Amino acid sequence: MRKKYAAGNWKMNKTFEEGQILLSEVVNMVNDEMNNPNVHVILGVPFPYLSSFTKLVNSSKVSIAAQNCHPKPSGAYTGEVSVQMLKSVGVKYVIIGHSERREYFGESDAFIAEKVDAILAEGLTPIFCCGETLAQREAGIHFDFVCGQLTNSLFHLSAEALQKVVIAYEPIWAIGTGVTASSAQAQEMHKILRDHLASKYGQTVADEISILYGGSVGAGNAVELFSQPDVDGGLVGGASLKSRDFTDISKSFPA
Ligand SMILES: O=C(CO)COP(=O)(O)O
Repeated sequence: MRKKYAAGNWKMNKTFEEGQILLSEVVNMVNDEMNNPNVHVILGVPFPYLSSFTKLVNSSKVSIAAQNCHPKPSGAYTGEVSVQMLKSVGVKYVIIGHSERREYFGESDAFIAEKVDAILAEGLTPIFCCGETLAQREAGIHFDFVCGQLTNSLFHLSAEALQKVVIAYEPIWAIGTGVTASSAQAQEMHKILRDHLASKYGQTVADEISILYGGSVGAGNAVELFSQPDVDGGLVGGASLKSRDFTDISKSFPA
């Protein structure tokens, strides 16, 4: 059975103290209320909090993700953070290729591919984000565009390596807008992405890859989204900043 994920992405929000309170609320609620061992609960938090927060979640049902990394192990890259550094403070997951990094920091598919390799080389799990703009959807090129993002950043991997990657489909027009893709739109894209993976790696491998949906996921729409056969959970922005909402999202998977 494919692994299911409720992953939060705090982005650039919360002070350290606010984050500590939010994290401990989520840890307590998830520990008390969640009893589906196939659902992995993850929070992507700002870099300065990682070292402390990985200790806070120790032996809880919550894991900590970084929101970015640099592909090189060390060197003269002022302001950057390597995967080795993340691993050394107990991080297990790294979100990469988020549309905000692609747009504001000019990250290319090729650069993101390097990050995938660096993360896998250290034994961590990449959460690889992809997704189209509204203009691309309206022009009818969204399926080709998002499949192309997978081709460019993931298709150099062996089947064994690919199976360690989590994919997050996040249509840019749905991020932070309150406009969620309908469950039918999410399912349609996820199925196309899985078929695309199957075209290179075979159906058995493709069926093992978790594909999350992101873009205005909330406690009110998660049940319907997560009930779609190819939607294996969510990458949640705004609603992950509220402990009750994020815990409810984590509990929104079919039994
Ligand atoms: O970008 C996202 C998660 O990475 C989605 O953000 P929102 O849930 O706020 O739309």
